[in-house]
Amino acid sequence: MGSSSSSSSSSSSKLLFRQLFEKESSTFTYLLADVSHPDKPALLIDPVDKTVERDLKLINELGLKLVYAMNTHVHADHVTGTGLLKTKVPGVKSVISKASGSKADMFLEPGDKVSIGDIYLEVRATPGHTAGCVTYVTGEDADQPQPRMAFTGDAVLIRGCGRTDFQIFTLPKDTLIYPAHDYKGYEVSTVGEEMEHNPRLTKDKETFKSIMSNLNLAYPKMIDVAVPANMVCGLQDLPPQANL
Ligand SMILES: N[C@@H](CCC(=O)N[C@@H](CSS)C(=O)NCC(=O)O)C(=O)O
Ligand SMILES: [Fe+2]
Repeated sequence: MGSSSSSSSSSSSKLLFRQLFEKESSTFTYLLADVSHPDKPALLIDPVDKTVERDLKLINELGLKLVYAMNTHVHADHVTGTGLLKTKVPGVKSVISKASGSKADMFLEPGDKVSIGDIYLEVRATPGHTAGCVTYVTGEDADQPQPRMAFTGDAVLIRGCGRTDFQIFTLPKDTLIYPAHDYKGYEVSTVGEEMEHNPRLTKDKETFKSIMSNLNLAYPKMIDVAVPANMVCGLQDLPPQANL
């Protein structure tokens, strides 16, 4: 890992995928692009304001065209990078669920699809951590990346969770789990692995409720800044700046 961030990557024939990390808030940002399309359209999931420059440098180096800056939910621990990205890359659209109540350019509802070239993400409602928390799942057509990938936000963390219901576990067991945070040194898991080994989500309802009521987590340091800023998708209304 680098001093403030790191990344890992993989690619299918058309999908370019990078998992990036912001250390201060332990947040994963995901970059997806269709590199078989002439424009190489790309999207970011859960960018962080502090690592926007890193993300844009990578996007420029790879010759991608950023189209969407998406959030899984209104984060409480950091300011989203979506607003800042809009000021730096003209035409980028901020995206979040309608149920989040947040401001953005595009509002998603369960079942909606977000496409970049021939790749798309399907929106699933996974409330619990926040009311508007959604999971973005890669499509199940033959020409989509396999196994499927689920970007779970804070609904399911690897061997943990934010505050969640269990809708994500209706996905096939080989679906890869890519959460918004990691506090334990993990990067990826599967639905099957978390069904078997997640120390919270393997418990009965009463035990789960008891675990979640006794987490005694510290009040997130950034919450008073992050939530109001993220309710307007970061710095949504700043005037556009010159591209990088
Ligand atoms: N210490 C951090 C905040 C940590 C925290 O509360 N994380 C949330 C996800 S970010 S809204 C969470 O649900 N964690 C679950 C867990 O098991 O840790 C800070 O001060 O920012
Ligand atoms: Fe969160």
